[in-house]
Amino acid sequence: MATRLRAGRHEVDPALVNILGRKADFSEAGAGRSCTVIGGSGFLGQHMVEQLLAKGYSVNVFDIHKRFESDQVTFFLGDLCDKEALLPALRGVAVVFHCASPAPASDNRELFYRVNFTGTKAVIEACREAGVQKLVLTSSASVVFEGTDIKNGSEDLPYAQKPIDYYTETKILQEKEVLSANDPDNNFFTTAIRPHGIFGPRDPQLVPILVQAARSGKMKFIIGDGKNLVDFTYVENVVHGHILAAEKLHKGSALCGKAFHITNDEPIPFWTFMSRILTGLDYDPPKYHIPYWLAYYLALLLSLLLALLRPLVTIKATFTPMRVALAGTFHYYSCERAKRAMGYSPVVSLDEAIARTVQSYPGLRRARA
Ligand SMILES: NC(=O)C1=CN([C@@H]2O[C@H](COP(=O)(O)OP(=O)(O)OC[C@H]3O[C@@H](n4cnc5c(N)ncnc54)[C@H](O)[C@@H]3O)[C@@H](O)[C@H]2O)C=CC1
Ligand SMILES: CC(C)=CCC[C@@H](C)[C@H]1CC[C@H]2C3=C(CC[C@]12C)[C@@]1(C)CCC(=O)C[C@@H]1CC3
Repeated sequence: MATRLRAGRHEVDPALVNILGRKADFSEAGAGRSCTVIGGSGFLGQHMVEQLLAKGYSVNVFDIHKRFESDQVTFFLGDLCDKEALLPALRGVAVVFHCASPAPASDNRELFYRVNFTGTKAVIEACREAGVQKLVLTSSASVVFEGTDIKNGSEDLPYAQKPIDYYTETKILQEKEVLSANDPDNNFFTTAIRPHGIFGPRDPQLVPILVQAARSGKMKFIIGDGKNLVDFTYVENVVHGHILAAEKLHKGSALCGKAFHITNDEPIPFWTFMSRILTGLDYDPPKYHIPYWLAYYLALLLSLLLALLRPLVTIKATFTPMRVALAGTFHYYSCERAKRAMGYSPVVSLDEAIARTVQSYPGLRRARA
C-alpha cells in the first residue's frame, strides 16, 4: 500500500505562474493542471518536480523513497509494481510522468525485469483505472545502441537486438509496452522520451563516478583517438522535453504512441566532455591513448577472469566491455523529430550546462595540497 505523506495540495506561488500570465496546462480544453511524477525522488524526477511547480502545475510524487521536502508536493510512498499502491497517487491527475527505474549500477536482473517491465504494466493499468489521460515515459536512447557507432541516429533505428546490458533490455520491453498502450478510443495517450547521458546538479552517477575514477588514478587513458562524438544532455533540457511532450500529447497529435530523442543537440567528443568536467574540478584530464580494440579485449579478458573466479570471490570491475563501448564509440542522436512534433529546442547550452554542473559539486573538487 502507498503511504500518503501529506493530505491536500497547496496552491503554487503565484510568482511562479508562467509568463503568459495564466497557469500552464496539459490539456487542450484547459482542464488538467495536475500530474504525478513516478520516480519523483530521483535525479531527473526532482528536477521534473521543480520545473513543473515553477510552471504552475500541481504535483504528486510517487516513489519508493522520499528524498526531499516540499510543502508544495503531495508525496506517496510505495512500489510501482503494486497497482493498488499507485491508484491513490494517480486519481484525479491529467498526466503521469514515469521516470522511475532501478539504478543501472545495481546490476540486478530480477529487479530490472520486475520494476521496468512488470512494474510498467502495473503503471499502465493503474493509469487506465484512475482515468489518467496521458502517460509520458522516460525511456533511453540506448534502446537502439548495440555498442557500435551511431551517428545522428533517428528514432526509426530498430531496437537493439543485442542491447549493451540487461538494464537496457528491460528499457526496451518497457518502452514497447508504453507505446503500444496508446489508446485514443479510450482517451488514453502515451509517448516516450529517449534522453542520453543526462547530467547536471545532484546527479549521483556521472560526475561522482568520474571523480572517483580520477581520485583512484584510473583516468589516465583516452580509449581510441578521442574523436568519437556522444550526446550528453543537461537535465533541464531533458525536463523541458518531457513537459513539452505532455503539453502536446493529445488526440491526433504526432506524439501518440511514438518515441522522441531529447538531446542537447551539441554532440561532443566523449573524452572532451570528460576532460572538461575533470579540469573544471581541478583534476588532470586523461592524456595517453590506448587503441579501442586493445581496451575492449582487455576489458573482455578481465570480465571472463572475474566470471571464472566468481564462485570464490565477487569483484565488481570498473573497466568493463560495456563501458569501453560507451567511451570509445560514436553514439549521438538526432532530435529533429522532437523539434518538429513538439517545438523542442534545448534551453541550456552545453557550455553553460558544464559550468553549472561543475559549480554544483564543490565537495568533489580536488583538494589543493
Ligand atoms: N541518468 C541517465 O543518464 C539516464 C536515465 N534514463 C532514465 O531516466 C529515468 C530517471 O533516471 P535517474 O533520475 O537518473 O535515476 P534515479 O535512480 O536517480 O531515479 C530513479 C527513481 O526511481 C525510484 N524507484 C526505483 N524503483 C522504484 C519502484 N519500484 N517504485 C517506485 N519508485 C522506484 C527510485 O527510488 C528513484 O528515486 C530512468 O527511467 C532512467 O532509465 C535514461 C537515459 C539516461
Ligand atoms: C554517454 C553516457 C551513457 C554516459 C554515462 C555513463 C558514464 C557514467 C560512464 C560511461 C563510460 C564510463 C567509463 C568510465 C567511468 C564511467 C563512465 C564515464 C571509466 C572512465 C572508469 C575508469 C576506467 O577504467 C575506464 C572507464 C571508461 C568508461
